[in-house]
Amino acid sequence: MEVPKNSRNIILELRNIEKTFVEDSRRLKVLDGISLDIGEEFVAILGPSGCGKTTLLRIIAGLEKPDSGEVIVRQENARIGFIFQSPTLLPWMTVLENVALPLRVNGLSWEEAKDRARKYLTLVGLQSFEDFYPRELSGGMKQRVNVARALAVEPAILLMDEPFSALDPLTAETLRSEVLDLWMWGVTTVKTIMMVTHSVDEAIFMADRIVVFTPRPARIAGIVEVNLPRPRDRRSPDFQKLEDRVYELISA
Ligand SMILES: Nc1ncnc2c1ncn2[C@@H]1O[C@H](COP(=O)(O)OP(=O)(O)OP(=O)(O)O)[C@@H](O)[C@H]1O
Repeated sequence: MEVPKNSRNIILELRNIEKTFVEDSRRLKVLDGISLDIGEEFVAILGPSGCGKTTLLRIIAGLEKPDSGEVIVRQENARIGFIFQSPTLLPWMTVLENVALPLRVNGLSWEEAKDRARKYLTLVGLQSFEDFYPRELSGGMKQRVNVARALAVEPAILLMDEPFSALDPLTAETLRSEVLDLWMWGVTTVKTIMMVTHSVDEAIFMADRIVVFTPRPARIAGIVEVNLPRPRDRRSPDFQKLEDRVYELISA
């Protein structure tokens, strides 16, 4: 099954984003003119450690300001969801309350927020864990709660910052497929996913396009289209050819 990908229906535009951090009079240029049009698609951002990938996601989410350039969300009232690398759940709240809290902050009543939270906990298979506390959950389950919490905001754009890298390999692989399935089945509001990753394999397994960044300050070294049907077979010659292309870009 393939998602009806529409990369021409632009949802998000990045226009010449620049960012320099200044600390103790030292200047660290991190993003050096990032421009990209993003449609209804899954985009992976791949680049060396410390090049500025997280900073770009934070700028898109409005958590950080660029020095110059613009983030333009082309769809009216489009919300943005964010999944961080490690689960950031509040330990004194139950699973249900953790997912409901951002909805409450967005103006829903507790009852409405909890109903919505239940819906998304069911989508990630955690319907029977709503009264559990984070400490009672495995790492994979906590990250599922994080996924539910981001989806429950009903975003059009989902940003994910190395969402699987803190998980054991089997759990990570299961969650990768689950997130892809939820997106492809169209059971969520998400149209566009942007994921930061260190993993060439993960990028090719999941994304429609892979944007490779240079070492800091990040510029776009190249963009690789992944036109392989899903679920993708890592052992196929086409998968391996793409791996070679991406590695060439990384080491260019
Ligand atoms: N608020 C900040 N103040 C000062 N320096 C910062 C700040 N945030 C990030 N940096 C620095 O900017 C650089 C880029 O950081 P960023 O987290 O965006 O990189 P990254 O590509 O996501 O790295 P990694 O792959 O290791 O997670 C790093 O050297 C980091 O230390």
